[in-house]
Amino acid sequence: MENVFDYEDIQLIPAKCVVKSRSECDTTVTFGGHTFNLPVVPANMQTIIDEKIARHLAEKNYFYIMHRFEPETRIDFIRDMQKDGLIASISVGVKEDEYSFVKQLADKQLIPEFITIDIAHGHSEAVINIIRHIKKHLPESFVIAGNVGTPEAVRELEHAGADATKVGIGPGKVCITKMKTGFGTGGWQLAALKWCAKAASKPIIADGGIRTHGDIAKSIRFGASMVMIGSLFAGHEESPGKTVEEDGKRYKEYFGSASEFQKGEKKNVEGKKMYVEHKGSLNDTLTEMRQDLQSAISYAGGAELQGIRYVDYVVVKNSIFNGDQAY
Ligand SMILES: NC(=O)C1=CN([C@@H]2O[C@H](COP(=O)(O)OP(=O)(O)OC[C@H]3O[C@@H](n4cnc5c(N)ncnc54)[C@H](OP(=O)(O)O)[C@@H]3O)[C@@H](O)[C@H]2O)C=CC1
Ligand SMILES: Nc1nc2c(ncn2[C@@H]2O[C@H](COP(=O)(O)O)[C@@H](O)[C@H]2O)c(=O)[nH]1
Repeated sequence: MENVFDYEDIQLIPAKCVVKSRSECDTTVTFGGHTFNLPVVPANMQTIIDEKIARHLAEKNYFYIMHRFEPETRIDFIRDMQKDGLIASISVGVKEDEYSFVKQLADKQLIPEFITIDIAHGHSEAVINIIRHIKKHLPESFVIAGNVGTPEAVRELEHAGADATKVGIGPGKVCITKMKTGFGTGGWQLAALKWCAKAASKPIIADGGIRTHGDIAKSIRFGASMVMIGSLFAGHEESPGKTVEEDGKRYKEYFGSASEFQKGEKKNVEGKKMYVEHKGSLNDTLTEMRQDLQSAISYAGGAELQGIRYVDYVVVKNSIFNGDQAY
């Protein structure tokens, strides 16, 4: 594959502004038949989202995906959200229990608007089988499948029935897959996104490696419909991770879904724990993200998100580890 690059290697090239004010620029996106305020979704990880945040996001018209690490709460969660007229967006794995869970939802006629299959290595028969199972029993749910890093995988999962695919193997801030296995899109996530988007006939979610708000615009430029973000959402007052204080400064805990802290054992560990600086409220970050994206749209010479898709870009440098360290 030629032209390998990552977020920090790319600069988008400005085009003539067509708006009088950035506030005219529309950051909304339609995804899975619903229109959301931003093309951004907090990662479905236990230190990023909980039921309270999910409800808050849904009420404010942001997309969310609840994590799958408290499986016994999912039925009540779907019921409660839908009772209040909010979308239900949950995650599942691929193990045997999930087959009966999906069947149970169908029997109860509880149909989540979105179901995300949340697996490290999404290009697998296990994911293809569960996509088919969900589509058979809950055909109205919008199925997001992942994670993958190649065009072949995107095509296969789409062919199996996925309504969207999630791209990113190992670019995450608390990810150590690249160090532990030698595999992944870490260091070239943006190029992998471009490569996958070319093959996709359905929406793509870019997942992992977003370090600045400008990276959201870059993801849109290279084919993402939605951008999943962990670390930038880990440090809020509302974030579920523990708050710790050191030398008078506050930090929030952020750990990987494949870390020892999540798994409760040291088996196939591909994630680590870190502490991120406490940074105030979630609403402030969402507002800043919207303003920065509005500004990006204006630099793109557009008034809508799609304007970013067509801008020129330059590759300014190349770096492998995106500033991350294993421990
Ligand atoms: N986006 C990313 O880069 C990554 C994300 N993660 C996150 O970590 C969490 C745990 O993921 P995961 O371990 O897949 O979930 P699960 O523990 O639910 O395992 C998935 C299933 O796939 C099997 N499997 C076979 N090969 C692999 C492989 N290379 N990696 C993982 N499973 C494999 C596992 O069997 P067995 O356990 O016996 O091998 C298991 O049956 C998820 O939330 C995922 O998003 C983890 C790593 C990378
Ligand atoms: N390799 C691993 N990847 C993980 C793990 N837990 C989550 N993730 C992925 O990271 C992104 C978030 O990335 P960020 O750069 O925005 O912080 C998340 O959505 C998952 O795809 C893990 O333990 N190992």
